[in-house]
Amino acid sequence: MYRDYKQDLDSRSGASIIMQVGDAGQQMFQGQSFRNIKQSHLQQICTLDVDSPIRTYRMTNIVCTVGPSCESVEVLKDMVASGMNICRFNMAHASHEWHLQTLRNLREAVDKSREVTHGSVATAIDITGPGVRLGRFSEDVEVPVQLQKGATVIMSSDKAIKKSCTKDRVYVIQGFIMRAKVGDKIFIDDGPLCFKVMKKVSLVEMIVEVVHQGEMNHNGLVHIPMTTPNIDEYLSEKDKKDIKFGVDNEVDMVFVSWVLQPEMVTAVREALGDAKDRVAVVAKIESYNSVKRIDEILEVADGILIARGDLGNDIPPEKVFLAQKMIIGRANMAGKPVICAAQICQEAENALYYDATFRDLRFATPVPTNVTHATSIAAVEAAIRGPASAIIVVTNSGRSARLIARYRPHCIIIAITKSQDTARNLNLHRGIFSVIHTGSSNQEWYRDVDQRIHYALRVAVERGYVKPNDKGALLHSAGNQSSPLQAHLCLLQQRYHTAHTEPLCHAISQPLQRYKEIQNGTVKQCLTLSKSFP
Ligand SMILES: Nc1ncnc2c1ncn2[C@@H]1O[C@H](COP(=O)(O)OP(=O)(O)O)[C@@H](O)[C@H]1O
Ligand SMILES: C=C(OP(=O)(O)O)C(=O)O
Repeated sequence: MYRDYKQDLDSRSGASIIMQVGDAGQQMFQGQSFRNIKQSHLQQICTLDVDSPIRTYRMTNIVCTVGPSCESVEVLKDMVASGMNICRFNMAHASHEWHLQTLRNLREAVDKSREVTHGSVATAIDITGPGVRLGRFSEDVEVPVQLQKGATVIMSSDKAIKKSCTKDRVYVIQGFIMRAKVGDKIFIDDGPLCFKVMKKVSLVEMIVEVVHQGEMNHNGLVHIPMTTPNIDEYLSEKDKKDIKFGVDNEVDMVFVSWVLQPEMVTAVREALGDAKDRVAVVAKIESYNSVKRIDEILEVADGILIARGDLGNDIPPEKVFLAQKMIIGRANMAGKPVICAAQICQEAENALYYDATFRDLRFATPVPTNVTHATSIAAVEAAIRGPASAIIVVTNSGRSARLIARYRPHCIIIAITKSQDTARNLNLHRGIFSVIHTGSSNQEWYRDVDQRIHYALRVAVERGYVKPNDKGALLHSAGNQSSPLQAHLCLLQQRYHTAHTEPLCHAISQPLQRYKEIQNGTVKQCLTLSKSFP
C-alpha cells in the first residue's frame, strides 16, 4: 500500500517528501507483533517474525516539503491524511507570497481534516544558510535541464543572467567562482549531476564539464566537496527576512541549512526575537565541518536534521552511514530529536532493541535527576514492564511527553493537551501522538483529567493504537494542590473487551497500580492505587 510520494510529486515538478508515506488511513497500522521483554539484542532479533500481524503504529514522524505540485488544499488534505507531521517550506524556492498562500492552504487542509485525523501538523521554514545556489532559468528553458556527460557549461556571476540562465550559461555568486580550482568537482543538488572545473576564464567566469550526467533545476544547490562557503555573517539578509516571515506567520520551527558552527544556530535564535521560546531551531547537518562539530551544535540546537543527500556530496557517500549512526546516537544521548532526511525502511523499526537503548539512556542521565524527568523515566520503565501498548501522558507544556520520548519507549506516547501549539511542536519528537482536548475544565480537577484521558483513549482505540485487554502506562500530575513529588505514575489495566466508550470508562475506574519511590529515575516498588480515581 505504500507509494513513493517523492517520485509522484517530483515528477509533477517541484516538491519532495523526506520520508516514504503510506496511503491515507494505512500509515499507522504497519508493524510488529506484541513484544516481550528480551534479555539481549540477539534474543530480540531472534523473535522477529515474518508472519507477525500488521498492528503497530508508526513511531517515526514524516516531514514533507511542499512545492507547486502540492500547493492546493485538496492535495495538502491528502498529505495530512497520509500522515504528514511536519510541513516544510523551503525558502530557497518561491516567493513569500507563494509560501504564505500555501501556508494558508495547509491550515485550511488541517482544519478540514481534523475530524478524520485528530492530528495536528507542525510547520517549518527551511532557511538557505550559506549554501550556494544557481540562479533561475529563463521562461523558455525547459526545466529540469538535462545534461549529458561531456557537455560544457559556463558558470558566471554576471547578475544579468541571475533570472535568465540557459542550458549553457548559469549564474552562481562570484565568491564561488573565485574559490573553485581547476579540477574541482561541483555537485548540483544531491546529485547525480556532477561537473569538473576545466578552465577559469576570469574572476567572474569559469568553464565546467559534465562528468556525471543529471539535471539542473531553478536555484539548485552548487557544492564543491570539502569546501566551506565563505561567510561574513552567520545570517544573510535573506535568511533574516525569511525568519521574520516565519515569525509573522507563526510557524513552529526553523530548519537551518548548512550549519557550519554553533554560532549560526544562536544567531537564528536571536533573530527569532520574542518568538525564540516558541519556535524550535533545527540544525541541518550537511557538511564535514558540521559532522565534526556535532556536539557543540547539539548543545545549542533544539533538534538535528541529517541531510544525507548533501552530506553525501561533502563526505564520501559510503561514510554517510557512519555519520548518520554517530549523529543519531549523540542526539539520543543529548535528548534532542533527530530527523534523518531520506527514505526509511519502516520494518527496521521492529528490529530495534528498545530495552537496551532505554538502559543506556537512563545510565547516561545525571543524578540527582529532576522529579519530572525522573517520573518520565519511570513511565518508560512501567511501559516496558507492563508491557504497555501505549504511554498516556497528560501535558500542557509538552515537557513530560518530550522527556518520555527521549527515553525511546517501544510503544506510542499519547499526549493529551489543551494547547494547539504544544500539539504541533510535539511533532518534532519521536513516537508521540498528540490529542487535543479543549473541553471545559470548570469541574473538579480529577474529573477533568479523567475526561481527557477517556477522550484520548477513545481516539487511541479508534486509530488502533490500543486494543481490548492491552495495558497502558499513565502519567499525569497530582493536581494543582500537590507538590511535584506526589506525581503519580499509574499502570492501568485496560480491562475493556470492546472498543466502545462505556468499557473504556471502566478501564480508568479499575484499581490502578502506582509505582512509588521514584528515586533517581529508578522505580523501586509497585503499589496498588485505588484512591486517585473514583
Ligand atoms: N516552493 C517551491 N517552489 C518551487 N519548487 C520547489 C519548492 N520547494 C521545493 N521545490 C523543488 O523541489 C526540489 C526538492 O525540494 P528540496 O529537497 O526542499 O530542495 P533542495 O534540495 O533544492 O534544497 C527543489 O530542488 C525544487 O526544485
Ligand atoms: C534533505 C536534504 O537537504 P535539502 O533538501 O535542504 O537539500 C538532503 O540533502 O538530504
